[in-house]
Amino acid sequence: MYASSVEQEKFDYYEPAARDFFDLLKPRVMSLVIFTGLVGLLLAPGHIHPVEAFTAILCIAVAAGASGCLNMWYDADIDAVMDRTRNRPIPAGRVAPETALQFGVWLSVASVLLMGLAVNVAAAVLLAITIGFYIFVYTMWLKRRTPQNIVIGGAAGAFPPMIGWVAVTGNVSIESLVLFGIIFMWTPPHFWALSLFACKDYEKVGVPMLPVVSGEAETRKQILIYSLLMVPVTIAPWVMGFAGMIYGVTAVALGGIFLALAARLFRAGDIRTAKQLFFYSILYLFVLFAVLGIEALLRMGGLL
Ligand code: HEM
Ligand SMILES: CC(C)=CCC/C(C)=C/CC/C(C)=C/COP(=O)(O)OP(=O)(O)O
Repeated sequence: MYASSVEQEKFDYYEPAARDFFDLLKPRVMSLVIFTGLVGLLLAPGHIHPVEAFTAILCIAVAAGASGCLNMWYDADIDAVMDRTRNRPIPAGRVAPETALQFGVWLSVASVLLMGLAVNVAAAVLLAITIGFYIFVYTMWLKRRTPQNIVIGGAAGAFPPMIGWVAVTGNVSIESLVLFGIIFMWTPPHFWALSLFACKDYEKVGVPMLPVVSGEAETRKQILIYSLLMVPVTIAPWVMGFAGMIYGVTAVALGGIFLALAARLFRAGDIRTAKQLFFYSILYLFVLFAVLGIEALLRMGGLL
């Protein structure tokens, strides 16, 4: 596994710090995952005890972090080569791979068990499926095999609002599928925009990301197609009546900006627009879900 005995010694020598375990949870990316889970929970009809609600979000957070950790354990070989990832705790030699594996497995098991015991079995099953999807379907199977890796495997990132919803209602409904659909359609433009300017890294390690396999023009076309599919799905909660006017107007306005950026990227193909679209995609999903959540809170307080 290690290139030399010197590298092996590094693992024996370094004592991981608390910060390294925190970094293994991919905290920045997972914060948005947790937030979308919370909004799913707030939107769901019915009542949930505040302690149960807190436990459900805690379980989503721990599971998201644990699966990020297992992803880093499995990908340590390629992470060590890519500039963007070479300083992660495992490739940098701060945490031994076996330690990360144990940490990820125990946290995954604990989050699913706690969800099943303290919230409900359906939410626990969905949580287990999400972890399994990210690790087995995306990380271990598709990521290194097909440029469609993130379309199929990326579905894992779309489950959290559905898990939040199911934590309250105990079953999957059409509304929770729409929330799933928003993130499912959002993921390809989010990631392919990044892959347009982080393409060299993936090429170096032989990960078949779309720009490496099919070229930049095809990637830009796919980004535009998914963006066009995504915007109507984001408007659906308003049309279906489980989100209000404020959300509807926000979804139309922010979706318009998303489409304008995707169209500019399609035409001009410059790195600057790719970067803008990537960063905008994160702000976009955050604001969209924030408005959904705020509206739900206002409705609960009888203010809407
Ligand atoms: C398979 C699907 C996805 C892929 C391949 C992907 C990939 C990436 C990559 C490579 C980055 C670059 C920065 C980093 O490594 O920290 C990133 C950033 C980010 N992603 Fe994604 N992502 C995916 C899905 C998601 C989902 C579902 C969410 C949340 C709902 C999300 C939220 C974020 C956030 C918040 C950042 C910025 C993190 C920062 O500030 O460093 N991503 N994504
Ligand atoms: C509740 C629960 C279990 C949630 C999991 C949510 C989830 C699957 C999010 C995926 C987001 C993500 C960081 C993908 C990165 O791809 P990558 O791992 O290929 O990126 P890298 O190159 O930065 O490692």
